[in-house]
Amino acid sequence: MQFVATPITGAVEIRPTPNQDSRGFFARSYCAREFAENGLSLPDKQMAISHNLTRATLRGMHYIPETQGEAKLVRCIHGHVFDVIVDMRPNSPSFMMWYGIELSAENLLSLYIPRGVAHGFITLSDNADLFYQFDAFHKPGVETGLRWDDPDIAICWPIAPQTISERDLALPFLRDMDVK
Ligand SMILES: Cc1cn([C@H]2C[C@H](O)[C@@H](COP(=O)(O)OP(=O)(O)O[C@H]3O[C@H](C)C(=O)[C@H](O)[C@H]3O)O2)c(=O)[nH]c1=O
Repeated sequence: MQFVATPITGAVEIRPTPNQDSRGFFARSYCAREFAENGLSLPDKQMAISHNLTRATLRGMHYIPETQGEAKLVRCIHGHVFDVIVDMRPNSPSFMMWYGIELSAENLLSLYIPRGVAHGFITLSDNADLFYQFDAFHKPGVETGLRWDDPDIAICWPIAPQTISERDLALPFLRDMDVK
């Protein structure tokens, strides 16, 4: 696996090395030892699947404040998504910066998202599934978020969303938040 830094401090793109043969390929997708060697918190407490029925479904932007947060490793295991992170850590050099990456079952890429960084995605195919690994147990009611279309972040989404939850539509704009 290759660990490639992103513009968001501590967020890392992981590129597996497929072992190809006439049957297809075998690729290691996670290794606690290699993650520890690269200074990443081990996302081994909980795992989850996000199944999204239609193209242009947007989830996010969600995060937990860094002091109570969770680091996560996300990958697309079916279909194709545009995955986005936003640094919500006031003391981070990349505070308020966003970064987007295409994740797909084909490109095998995963994105390590450190604590205090917001996450969201828009699906680029029907039946797009994301697989999550978390370094902390889910704590109901702790998670917050910001609007996907926050003008102060100005995420360049590749397509317009068609499906967004009421909860996500009700998320605040950064200017109305007390980020500390
Ligand atoms: C996140 C989470 C949720 N749940 C339960 C809580 C709800 O009853 C149900 C759906 O949760 P929610 O509507 O928050 O799911 P998403 O809108 O996909 O939220 C996720 O999508 C964004 C993009 C993320 O990166 C986060 O992991 C997470 O916020 O699953 C759990 O049981 N465990 C969990 O870890």
